[in-house]
Amino acid sequence: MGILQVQNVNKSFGGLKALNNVNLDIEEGSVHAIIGPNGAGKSTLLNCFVGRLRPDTGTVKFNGRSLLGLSPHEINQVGVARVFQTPEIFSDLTLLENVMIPALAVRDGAFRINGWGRVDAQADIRERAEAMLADVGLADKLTDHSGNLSRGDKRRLELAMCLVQSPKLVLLDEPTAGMSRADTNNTIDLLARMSEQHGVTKIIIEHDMHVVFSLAKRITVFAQGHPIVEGTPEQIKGDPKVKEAYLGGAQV
Ligand SMILES: Nc1ncnc2c1ncn2[C@@H]1O[C@H](COP(=O)(O)OP(=O)(O)OP(=O)(O)O)[C@@H](O)[C@H]1O
Repeated sequence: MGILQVQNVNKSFGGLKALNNVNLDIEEGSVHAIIGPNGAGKSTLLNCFVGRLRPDTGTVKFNGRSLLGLSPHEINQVGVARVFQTPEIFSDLTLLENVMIPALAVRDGAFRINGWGRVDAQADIRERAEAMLADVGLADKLTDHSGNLSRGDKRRLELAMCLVQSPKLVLLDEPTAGMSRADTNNTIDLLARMSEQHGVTKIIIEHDMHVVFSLAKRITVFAQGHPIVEGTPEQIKGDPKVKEAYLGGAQV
């Protein structure tokens, strides 16, 4: 049984069927990419995992427990974290403060944004945040304001904010969108290292096939709201259905 099990999920927006009978089983510890042309339903599916959308029918289970009906915060608390396309960081705060907030939230079970006096007194949390920032290569920028970071460094910061919560499953929505090739390659290295060190299960939605084939051990291809093929990168590369789904779109 996989860490995440999706069964018979359907989701419509008015007359548009964004997800059409989706079944997925994500193996624990794996890096699983979900790819497909624009509008295939990838983000809608991710939003069903994190409580932003509720499927019309079907089930989503994490470690055997249904995620449906839980709030995004509750889903976060059970060990599912998401890294967004546009990094969601507090631009006015330092890098260290940005990482201390989720670390504190996980420990105390609440988002104590008002408790700065208290936050500052948390030596253990501070140490953990410093170590995580060092892990993602930002040790020399602890007290910089995060609003001034490059896009690649913002992504690193967001990964540190995510990993400091010790999630069991990380959902990455186009983690390299808008990045230069150099930043993309750095992010690939970082994510690969994270998998080795932390063993976290990852689901990656990505259009950049260089990123997909560098990281994923398993790939599911979506078209028109439905998974049409699943397999290893080699199987996916040679599958005629995948080429057909992408006709006129990205090259696989
Ligand atoms: N909130 C919404 N209201 C109405 N339609 C929506 C909504 N969200 C998504 N859709 C539609 O559902 C379909 C699937 O969209 P979705 O964003 O999940 O695709 P995607 O595979 O993530 O695409 P992309 O790769 O371009 O991000 C699209 O036709 C989209 O226009």
